[in-house]
Amino acid sequence: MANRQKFRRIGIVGAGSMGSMMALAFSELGLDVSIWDVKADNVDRLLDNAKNVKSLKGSLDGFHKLEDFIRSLDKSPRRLFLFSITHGPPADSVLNQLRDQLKSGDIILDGGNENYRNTERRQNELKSKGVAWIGMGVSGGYQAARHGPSLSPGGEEGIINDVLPLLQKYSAKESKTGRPCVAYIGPRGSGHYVKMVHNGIENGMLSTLCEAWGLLHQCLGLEYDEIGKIFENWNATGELKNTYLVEIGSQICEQKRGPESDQKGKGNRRQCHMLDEVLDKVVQDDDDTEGTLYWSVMEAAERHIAAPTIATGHFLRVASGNRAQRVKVATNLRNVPRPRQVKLSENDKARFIESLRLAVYASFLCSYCQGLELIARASTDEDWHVNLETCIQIWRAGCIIRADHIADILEPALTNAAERHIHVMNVKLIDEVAAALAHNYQNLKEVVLRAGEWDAYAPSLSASLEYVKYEAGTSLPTQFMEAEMDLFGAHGYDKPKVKGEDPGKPQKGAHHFEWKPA
Ligand SMILES: NC(=O)C1=CN([C@@H]2O[C@H](COP(=O)(O)OP(=O)(O)OC[C@H]3O[C@@H](n4cnc5c(N)ncnc54)[C@H](OP(=O)(O)O)[C@@H]3O)[C@@H](O)[C@H]2O)C=CC1
Ligand SMILES: O=C(CO)[C@H](O)[C@H](O)COP(=O)(O)O
Repeated sequence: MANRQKFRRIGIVGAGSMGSMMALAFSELGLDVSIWDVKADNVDRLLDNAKNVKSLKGSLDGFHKLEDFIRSLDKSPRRLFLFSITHGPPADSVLNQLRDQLKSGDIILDGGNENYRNTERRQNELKSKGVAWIGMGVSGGYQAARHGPSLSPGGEEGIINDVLPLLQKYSAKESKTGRPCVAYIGPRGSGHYVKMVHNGIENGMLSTLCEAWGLLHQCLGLEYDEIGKIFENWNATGELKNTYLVEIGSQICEQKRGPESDQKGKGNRRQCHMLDEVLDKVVQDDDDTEGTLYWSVMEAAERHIAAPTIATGHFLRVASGNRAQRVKVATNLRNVPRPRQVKLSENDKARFIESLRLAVYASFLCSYCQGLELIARASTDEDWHVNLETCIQIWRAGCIIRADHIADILEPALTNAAERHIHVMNVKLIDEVAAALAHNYQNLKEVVLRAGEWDAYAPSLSASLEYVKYEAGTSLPTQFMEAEMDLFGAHGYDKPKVKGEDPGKPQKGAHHFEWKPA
């Protein structure tokens, strides 16, 4: 792998959390690294921190001036940049500062969480200059950026193949096979699209797991350390084995406040859990620092993909973000019950916790189904030819949605379908997926019923239950909705058991009835 590597130096644009970690990682891999940021302090902080890192192999050169940064890359036969800037206008403004200094042959890997339409616009703008812009999803947060993330590069295939050996070295590796968690995803904005959907799936899972945590803590009254042990067990074996969010969930539950917790060395109340320091407020959607989840929900709506686990998770986050307003509303809604603690026998408790484990698994799988179906739809619409099995393969390690059991079901089934030239658009048509959802329906139902009874928060869990239920339905109550819409809007309807209408195409019905003459 190392022999095929063409690049000796990489130029990183942006020394934020991600850019800084990537700089250290690439230097550790033996590359010389140049790094520049609009804010000199960011570069200086990184160089300061780097003094304590003994494992660096390549040089790490920080620059305050853009021209010096660019010059440092001039000796490379082909200049390689890695962009790590906040998406949208900030990334455009930084690119505009660079633009005049770019030249034919330059390659820019955009490791930000960018909207795929912006990626495609930049690809088109830079093409006439001979500059290749690769929209590359980087997953796993700053932790993985340091030690090996999951990567989804999309753009010109030939260019991506040129950088692939380097990316393979950098990326996470699947633990059993050692396979790198990076592959060419497809043309144009497909790489950033896949990362966007990854974050959508991530949020369906995050929401599901925080709801499970709430049930265990607020309703069963379990201590954080006990929940930590439960998550540890869930992560050790079975349907949730080696699931990243469960794994870090266990660590979070058990983490005590340490001297470093207030970043001043004073927070030495060891008996106190870190989790008690964290408010219930997720603000990424409000302050627009990240757009991937919101775009996933928009894309699902626009491309007609039912994605309720992901969408309800998003709305929970939105409601959580504006805490100031929420606490006012909560005063007005004070008669609405809050989650209440219940007393269960040890047997009932153990039985419920086992149902919860399987309900969480089913809801994670729902999130995966919804995300993969969105990718399949977009790939067909945009003519990207994204392989779903490649997505599963690159999500095997290094990323936030890593979930061994789900990958073990999906990867062989998707590979098998691909070998038989079956284009999977609906993941629930895979027998193993359908069996897992059907098998765990009762667990989802029990958990959602209990959550209702105990007034616990369960938006994603209940959305997943409804999703499985209505996706399995052949007599939905939308029969009545269709009639109402025909009455008030002459929207038309199709008839049961009529050829060409039942099941027919998703298009306006062939009939209208004058229910009430206008
Ligand atoms: N954190 C994570 O878990 C992940 C983040 N990403 C993506 O990676 C990219 C970097 O994120 P991260 O490192 O976490 O964020 P940081 O906020 O730490 O870094 C953002 C970088 O963008 C620069 N920037 C922001 N606004 C402007 C602006 N208006 N003009 C010029 N520069 C600007 C920042 O400089 P300054 O300090 O001067 O504002 C900084 O260099 C983002 O696109 C993010 O979506 C991708 C995967 C995971
Ligand atoms: O990309 C990520 C992980 O994969 C980042 O953690 C990102 O900040 C997640 O943000 P959001 O949930 O708002 O999309």
